[in-house]
Amino acid sequence: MPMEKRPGNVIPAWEAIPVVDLKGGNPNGEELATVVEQIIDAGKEFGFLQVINHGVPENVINEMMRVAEEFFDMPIEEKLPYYSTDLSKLPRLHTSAPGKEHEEVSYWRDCLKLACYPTENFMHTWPEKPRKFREALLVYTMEVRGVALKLLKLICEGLRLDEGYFDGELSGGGLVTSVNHYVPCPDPSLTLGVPGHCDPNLITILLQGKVNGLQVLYKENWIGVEPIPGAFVVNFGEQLEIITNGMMKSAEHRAVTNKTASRTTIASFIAPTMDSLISPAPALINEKNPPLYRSFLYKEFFASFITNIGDQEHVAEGFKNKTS
Ligand SMILES: O=C(O)CCC(=O)C(=O)O
Ligand SMILES: [Fe+2]
Repeated sequence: MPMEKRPGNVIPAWEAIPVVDLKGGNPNGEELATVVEQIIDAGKEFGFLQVINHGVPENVINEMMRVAEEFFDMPIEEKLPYYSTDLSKLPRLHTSAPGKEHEEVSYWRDCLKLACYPTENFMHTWPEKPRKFREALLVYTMEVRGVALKLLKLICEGLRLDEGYFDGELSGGGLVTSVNHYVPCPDPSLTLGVPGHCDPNLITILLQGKVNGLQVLYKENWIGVEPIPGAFVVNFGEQLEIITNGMMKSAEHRAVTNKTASRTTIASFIAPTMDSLISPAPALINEKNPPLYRSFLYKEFFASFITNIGDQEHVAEGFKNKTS
């Protein structure tokens, strides 16, 4: 890796990223107002938060993590049929970042990417081994999607957007899940698991497991996101930043490696449909707040993300209005 992109001495996780208690997933009354405020504050400041007490049963989370780890523990012959460099193919097992052949460097990651929603359209494509993989992913997908939609509603409440603003096309582009696997690395200072990027989609729900590795760029410092058992890490994608006209941040993040433990993470990406028209929400625009971004189709943005491999820090910059 070029010197300036190497992580150098990897800093330990610390507890700066807000942890929001979702009160079982259905906060009410005063509790609701507090939860909404905490989510909005986290979105403005960090673009990242963790949620606990989110209502997803512990066994659903543990079972998903168990089958994910078992998948990567299987002998190579079992995994090879999924390996492909064709970006349009899902499920797809790949190493490094998508489009590895365009990269100058390889990253320390294996990734199984799956199309997950609507589940009835994709379930038959999911790995049959390990046993129970499909069963676990089916339940997990439904639960995680529920959490994401709930969070989007809470964001609408906080920003005074119509409750269903993100329903339909804006969150209806399916749900893609990356099961990331990082094996121990002899020298974590020299490489990255995932290079710095902003997620291009609307909102991401990440199950981090027990091992450190996720870092968020905050005021020019990389801060670690402490693994909390059973919590989800939530981060806002670039479409959410654009639709909220910059109010909710989409933060750059990356994954570092470590010497001793393998790390498995499960990232669920909620995205708009490819033909969705994206633009700052009219309700958030006024004389003092002119639209920072131009309107575009999501597929236009996504194409730009894919062709910027290795330089995906903030693809949204290219969609800003020139005058702003
Ligand atoms: O594995 C992680 O901690 C982060 C993965 C990530 O950022 C991604 O898959 O977009
Ligand atoms: Fe990411």
